[in-house]
Amino acid sequence: MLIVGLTGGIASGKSTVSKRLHEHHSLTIVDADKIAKEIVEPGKPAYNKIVSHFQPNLPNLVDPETKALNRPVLGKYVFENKSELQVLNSITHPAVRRQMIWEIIKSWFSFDKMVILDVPLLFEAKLDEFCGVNVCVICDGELQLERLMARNPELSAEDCKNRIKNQMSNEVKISKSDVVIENNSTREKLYEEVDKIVKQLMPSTFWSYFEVLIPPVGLASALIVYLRNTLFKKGVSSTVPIAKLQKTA
Ligand SMILES: CC(C)(COP(=O)(O)OP(=O)(O)OC[C@H]1O[C@@H](n2cnc3c(N)ncnc32)[C@H](O)[C@@H]1O)[C@@H](O)C(=O)NCCC(=O)NCCS
Ligand SMILES: Nc1ncnc2c1ncn2[C@@H]1O[C@H](COP(=O)(O)OP(=O)(O)OP(=O)(O)O)[C@@H](O)[C@H]1O
Repeated sequence: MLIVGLTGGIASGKSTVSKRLHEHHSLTIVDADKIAKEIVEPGKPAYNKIVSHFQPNLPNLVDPETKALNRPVLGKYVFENKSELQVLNSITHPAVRRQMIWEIIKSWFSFDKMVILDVPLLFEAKLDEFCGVNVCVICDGELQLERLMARNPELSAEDCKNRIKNQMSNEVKISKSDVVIENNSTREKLYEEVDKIVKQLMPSTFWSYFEVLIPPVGLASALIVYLRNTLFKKGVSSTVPIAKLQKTA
């Protein structure tokens, strides 16, 4: 099974790509934003830690009736305070990572040929280490801000800029990615690019069954990917964006 890490800055188009991959190519999507919401539901360990750390500074952090976190309040606060964002990450990321690994295992036993990890913080949370291929969606800064403001009208322009500012730059993401998708044009153009990439990356059905039915083969192939990523790829700009791959092919 090929594990594909899908990342990109806020509002770059990851969910739009994921939707295409799920609806048109029937691929399983493991959505980190969705998991990150589930692990902070009232009563969960991460919820309790967040409330005890942040409530002293944010009296309206919790909805008095539902007890759910007030996400806009927490979001505004952490994206204005880098150290507090790091605290939130240190509480949420281990739980997100555990749940994602569990979802990958489930997908493996379902004989999936390819699974997509849709993770905004793929490199920061070190989830790229499990991925055979890392794909980054990028778009120009102005377009990113425009799309973010249109999608989240509840956020001010300053809030949007704070969110973008607190993320890894496109340059670094590109340097760590195997494939780069530029999303500066229409959705149709984006879908064309996505379809092309799926065609290039899709492993054979035979190989996927082989890996599950002969577990040592599957484990060896997962280990090779992990070792390659941790020993040889970390922080090194040695990967080739797909645009370059296509030119040299
Ligand atoms: C800060 C929170 C409360 C804001 O919630 P909100 O509902 O407004 O946003 P949502 O969760 O839908 O995220 C929207 C986008 O914000 C960006 N974002 C979210 N968390 C982070 C973060 N820790 N660092 C940088 N960008 C982030 C991503 O691009 C994400 O797609 C929430 O994002 C959160 O709990 N973040 C910490 C967990 C996390 O890192 N999630 C990302 C997946 S690993
Ligand atoms: N090519 C495109 N043309 C026009 N609008 C687009 C295009 N791609 C994405 N959008 C729109 O831009 C917004 C952001 O896209 P999307 O939600 O896919 O980004 P994202 O990377 O998943 O964001 P987040 O990190 O917040 O989850 C959405 O409203 C989406 O419909």
